[in-house]
Amino acid sequence: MTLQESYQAEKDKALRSMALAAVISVISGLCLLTIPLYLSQVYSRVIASRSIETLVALSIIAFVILVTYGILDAIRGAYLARIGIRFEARVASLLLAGELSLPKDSSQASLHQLVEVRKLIASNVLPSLFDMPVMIIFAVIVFVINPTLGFIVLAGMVILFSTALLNEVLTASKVKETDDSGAASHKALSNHFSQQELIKALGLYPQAVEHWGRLRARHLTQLIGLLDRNYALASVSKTVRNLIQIAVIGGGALLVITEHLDAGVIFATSVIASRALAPIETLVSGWRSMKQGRLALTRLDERVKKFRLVDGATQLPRPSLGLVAEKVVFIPAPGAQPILRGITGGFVPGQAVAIIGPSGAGKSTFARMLVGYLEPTGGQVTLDGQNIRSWDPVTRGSYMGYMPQAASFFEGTIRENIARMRVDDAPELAIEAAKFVGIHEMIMNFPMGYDTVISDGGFQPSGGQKQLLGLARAFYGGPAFVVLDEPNASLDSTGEGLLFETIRKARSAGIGIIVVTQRTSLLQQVDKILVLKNGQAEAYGTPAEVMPGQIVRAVPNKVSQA
Ligand SMILES: Nc1ncnc2c1ncn2[C@@H]1O[C@H](COP(=O)(O)OP(=O)(O)OP(=O)(O)O)[C@@H](O)[C@H]1O
Repeated sequence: MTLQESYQAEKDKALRSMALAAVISVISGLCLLTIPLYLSQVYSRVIASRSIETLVALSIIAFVILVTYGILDAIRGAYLARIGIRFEARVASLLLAGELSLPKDSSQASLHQLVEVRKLIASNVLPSLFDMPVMIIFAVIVFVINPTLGFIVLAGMVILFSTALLNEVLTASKVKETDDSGAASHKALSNHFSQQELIKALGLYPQAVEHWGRLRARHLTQLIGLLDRNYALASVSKTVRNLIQIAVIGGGALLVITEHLDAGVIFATSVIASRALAPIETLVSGWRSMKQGRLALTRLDERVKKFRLVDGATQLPRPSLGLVAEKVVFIPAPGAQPILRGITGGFVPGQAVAIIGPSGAGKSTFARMLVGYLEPTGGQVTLDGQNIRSWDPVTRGSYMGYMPQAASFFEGTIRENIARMRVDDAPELAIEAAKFVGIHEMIMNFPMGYDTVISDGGFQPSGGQKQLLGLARAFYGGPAFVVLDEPNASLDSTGEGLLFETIRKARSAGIGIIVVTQRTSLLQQVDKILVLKNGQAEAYGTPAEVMPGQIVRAVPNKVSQA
């Protein structure tokens, strides 16, 4: 099942449940006819006949129906809240998985939008929408009682609907703008928190506050504009409803005088008219939240279309042929200069290839493309002949190892981190990976060994230790290919020795290694060298072919220019 199908299934389920809530709404709405009916009956029967028995009987019936209404209303509210919460709970994990499956531009925005959708489902706006059919029934009743009063109510409905439409016209673009500015301020805030080390060390509080404050102020200014309109229109609709009420009572009194209509019926009509108009009024005052919820749902739908994750995709066997880049081009944004300009290169199991070249040549970009983090703008990357985009990312990830330039860790134990957070895996696997890289002893010297928790403000491995732990994570589970981006940047000579030994063992274990490096020492450990310069492959071959007799002395950027 694709993620889109799972999302659609959850949406359908929520819609079906909401249909049931709408039915409850109609039934409970009809219960509200009790008050005007009671009023007219008391007025026309009880008072005229002075019958206490009739009054008691009518009161008991009214009591039972109104208690039923109260129960149904509570059930509807609780039910809608549950539909919203269940939708959020089920869709949130789909969204998080989907966002993380996207190359490059994953964002938390869709999770915020999901919250908006849930708020709409559980708000009082939907019930007022569900009350619309009852509203029409009430209006028809007024017409049947007296067409003149019916026309007054109809006129009121038209005016109130026009207010709702005016609200739509006045707020349509503003809601979107406000939503965008809110998302921008959220993004800035999470960026500041991720940069807190720098902010604290350099005392950049004023700059951080000012930057976020500017974005937040823009959002809040837009929000107040939106709220002003909404409140103004809500007041208009309230006033219109009150005036209609007066018109119905006044008109009714006139009819009693001129046409000798029953006064009880007239007062009952005024109550019915008021009930008939109430849902539109709630709708007008809740227009902004409804609009925001609808916009959030539209954005979620659009976002979900982009997700790639497939549940239960055919499990492809462990790759044994090769990882191949075919004329890959990467243009970071429309109109920007290409970072990669048509690179072709193949990597096979059991072979180590170094990628070298000057700073900014595109080495890391190429490495990110090989692991599927970046998507080529042109060309393709294939794993065993199949475009990596068509591989299920979870399966593909289990066959690949990757160590980015800055090794970072989840909040969790050393074992969990080495095990790629697959907490249910056998602990021996993490130990195996650590031993493969030669850092079992190092880990045993941590405060709690493999159970030492890495956390912000808690235990943090040193730069070199991070690279070695990242290396163990890259080799966890016996991957077919491992991509290492400058794995020795923070390593001392002992650490480098471990890295070289790991590469040697990996080659003999049939693992394909692709290693981006600036250090010539590593070039002695590889079978081939790919030299990148200005986004192009300048040379590709064995060390002897690419840089005959220079391996030990050569500096990568000089090599690539040679
Ligand atoms: N979004 C972007 N828009 C434009 N240029 C970008 C973008 N992201 C990265 N670049 C540029 O792409 C180029 C390649 O970056 P990359 O990190 O791949 O280089 P590198 O060869 O790994 O360099 P180093 O050895 O310094 O790590 C750099 O010049 C960088 O400034």
